[in-house]
Amino acid sequence: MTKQIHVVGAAILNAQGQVLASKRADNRILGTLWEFPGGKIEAGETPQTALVRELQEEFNDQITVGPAVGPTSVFEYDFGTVHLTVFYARLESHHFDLIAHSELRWCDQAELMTLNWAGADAPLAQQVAQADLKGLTF
Ligand SMILES: Nc1nc2c([nH]c(=O)n2[C@H]2C[C@H](O)[C@@H](COP(=O)(O)OP(=O)(O)OP(=O)(O)O)O2)c(=O)[nH]1
Repeated sequence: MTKQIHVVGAAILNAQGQVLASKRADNRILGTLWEFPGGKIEAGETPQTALVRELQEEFNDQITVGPAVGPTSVFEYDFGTVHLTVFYARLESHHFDLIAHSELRWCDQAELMTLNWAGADAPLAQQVAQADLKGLTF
């Protein structure tokens, strides 16, 4: 059986209704593709607590976690099967240390669909692009 990898990501929104996309650093697996910042869920963590930890590790930032963007996306890569759940989130600080990424970009919803997303992310990016972001409360 292929390796099952459970991952959580953040669709971070700003006050202008833009969404933060992050480009994985070249030296990482899936390097140069765009993703939602986050990482693997560790033993004993909920997806939400994993997301808070990952954003602290990757950006040195605090977030508030909101609702899930949609159902978990399952995608088979050559290194394993990723189960990706993405939650809307807001930043409570703005350090943006670039530890695991080469670039960050605030995107309007239409711009999201122009990026070269990792396979598991593509359907979730589409859902964010089509969502009523102003109607979200958290
Ligand atoms: N963080 C993140 N990883 C994603 C996304 N989409 C996607 O397929 N992945 C894949 C890439 C990796 O195989 C895995 C997550 O690994 P990671 O390297 O980001 O997570 P991590 O920091 O916990 O892992 P590690 O490098 O410490 O081992 O999921 C996404 O939107 N965000």
